[in-house]
Amino acid sequence: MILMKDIVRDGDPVLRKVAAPVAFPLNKEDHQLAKDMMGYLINSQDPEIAQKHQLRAGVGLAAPQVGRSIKMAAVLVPDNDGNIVLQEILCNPVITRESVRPAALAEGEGCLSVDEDVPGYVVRHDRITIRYQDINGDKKILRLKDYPAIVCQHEIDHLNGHLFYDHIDKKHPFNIDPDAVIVK
Ligand SMILES: CNC(=O)c1cccc(C)c1Nc1nc(N2CCN(c3ccccc3Cl)CC2)nc(N2CSC[C@H]2C(=O)NC)n1
Ligand code: NI
Repeated sequence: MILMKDIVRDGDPVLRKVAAPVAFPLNKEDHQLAKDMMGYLINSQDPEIAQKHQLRAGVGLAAPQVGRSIKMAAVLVPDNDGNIVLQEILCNPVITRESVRPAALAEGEGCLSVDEDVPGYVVRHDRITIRYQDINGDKKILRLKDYPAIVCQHEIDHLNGHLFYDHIDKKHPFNIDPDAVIVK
């Protein structure tokens, strides 16, 4: 079971590396890691388990955040009614299309690897197309918008050594294109 003590924090160089592609079939270690990362998200979204183990809630977790510099991330995204709208292990994900139209979470972004709040709009693309391989190595395409799109951009950033606050305008953190979608 992954706990907060297993999560690497900002300042560790592994978070700034470009992670290595994963090879298929996944070896036993990486297959188990994928399961454990999804398990963390499931546990962190359960109030009782999260409280018991002091887990910070998350909808995404990338392998570099647990010290493994490989291109693998887990996403578990519920809608505002708590229904799961996206549950996937993204291996070797590539964003192949991105909208000109920007989007940002109204409340800013948090990250399990960044302990302090960094206020401001994290400017991303409202719509993206992702090519990736699932845990079995099958090639998939995802077309996403709004919250799930923002989450996947956040996690794919981790695989390329970027952190959310890299996208905040330092001088004017709450400036954003008037055309942007502000995601509640
Ligand atoms: C500084 N202001 C803020 O953080 C912030 C502040 C308010 C609102 C939002 C929306 C904010 N922003 C933000 N909130 C989240 N959660 C909302 C709560 N939720 C959750 C919590 C409990 C049970 C189940 C669940 Cl589902 C877990 C996810 N997650 C992310 N991110 C950025 S993309 C990757 C994703 C991530 O998993 N981060 C750890 N950002
Ligand atoms: Ni993060």
